Amino acid sequence: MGRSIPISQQSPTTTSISLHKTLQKIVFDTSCFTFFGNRVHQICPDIWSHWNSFNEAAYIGVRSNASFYVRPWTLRGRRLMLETFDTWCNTELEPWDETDGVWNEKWGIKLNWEREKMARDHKMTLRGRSCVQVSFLWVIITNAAPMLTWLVTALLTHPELLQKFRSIAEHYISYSGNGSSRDIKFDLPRFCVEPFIQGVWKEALRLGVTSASARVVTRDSEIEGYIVKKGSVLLLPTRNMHFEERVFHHPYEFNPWRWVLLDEDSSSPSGFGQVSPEQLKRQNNSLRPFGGGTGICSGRFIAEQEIMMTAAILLHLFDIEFEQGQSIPSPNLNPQGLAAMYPLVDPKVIVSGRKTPRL
Ligand code: HEM
Repeated sequence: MGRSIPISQQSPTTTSISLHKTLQKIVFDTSCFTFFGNRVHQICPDIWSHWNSFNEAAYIGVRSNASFYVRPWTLRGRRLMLETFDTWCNTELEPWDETDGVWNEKWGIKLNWEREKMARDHKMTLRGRSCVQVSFLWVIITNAAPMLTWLVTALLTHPELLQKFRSIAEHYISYSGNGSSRDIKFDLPRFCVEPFIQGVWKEALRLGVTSASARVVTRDSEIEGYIVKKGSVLLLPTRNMHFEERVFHHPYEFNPWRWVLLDEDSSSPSGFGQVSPEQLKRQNNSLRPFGGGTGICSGRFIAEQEIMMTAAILLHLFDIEFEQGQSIPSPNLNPQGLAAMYPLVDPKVIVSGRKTPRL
């Protein structure tokens, strides 16, 4: 995350793109590089299209494999994706060079090298190991990408919040080099802890997550007057909690200020959305986008870093506008989503290089 990102000179051209599909691809490519190093794209430059055709069928085929067989191109996508990871796994696993820190080009993050080592020590098959690695990638893309789409959409539809978001981001962005070798650097940890930015993140999660964590009851119990039998499955009503009017005033509004303590940010519009410590505590207790307990999402910090960095850099470098007549995503219950909401329709947006950033 402390690495610098090469940027090309801004082009004045304007491009029309599908918002969600494009953000999904950005998250996919950056995740591949961050978590698996350079090799995935070297082995298979077209990995995104294979993953994409697999992913689109995965929701239909979640209870059976039928959709992979009636749509041969998805079966092919799945096969090529798994073969890529077979090749990625099937390579010499030399000891981790400590001078590499937590990342190197061959394995990506050290966690993946450690997982590969453990799987080999436990005699897991090659295909078993590639499935483990792909599933890690899948869980990243499935939730982080739609959450990024939702967060960007929420900012694009609230110009005054977008302006504030951009002005905070600019404080943490710097440039080095010049000409074609210019790099952009971003102090992500300090950006993320800004009270308003935390508000944007929590508000996007509150409105955009539709998951319901499932738990099996291990003994007969009584919960708030209800008898629950051993073996029953309980679902955490995340969405109901996130839209509970007694906790969140005007729950359908995207209002990052509701997460900012009264005197924490003097630049918030007066009387709008600032909270007392008691109210903040109630809200935090009712925010469960990542589940809870021992099964809580282990990727929640990665998700935050990846989403906030991508949103901040993109919105810093580009102006994005919805094309006329496009249906703008709003909190919905698209059954395709697993935890983070997918837009029901992927809107077209017009993207152009921003003139204002210090380039
Ligand atoms: C905004 C994005 C994300 C959301 C909303 C999300 C949400 C969730 C939820 C609701 C669960 C179930 C928790 C429970 O049952 O209590 C979960 C589990 C999990 N998530 Fe995420 N997730 C996100 C991103 C990620 C990322 C980026 C990764 C990996 C890098 C990840 C890895 C996992 C794993 C491994 C589990 C299973 C944890 C376990 O059972 O021990 N998630 N996630």
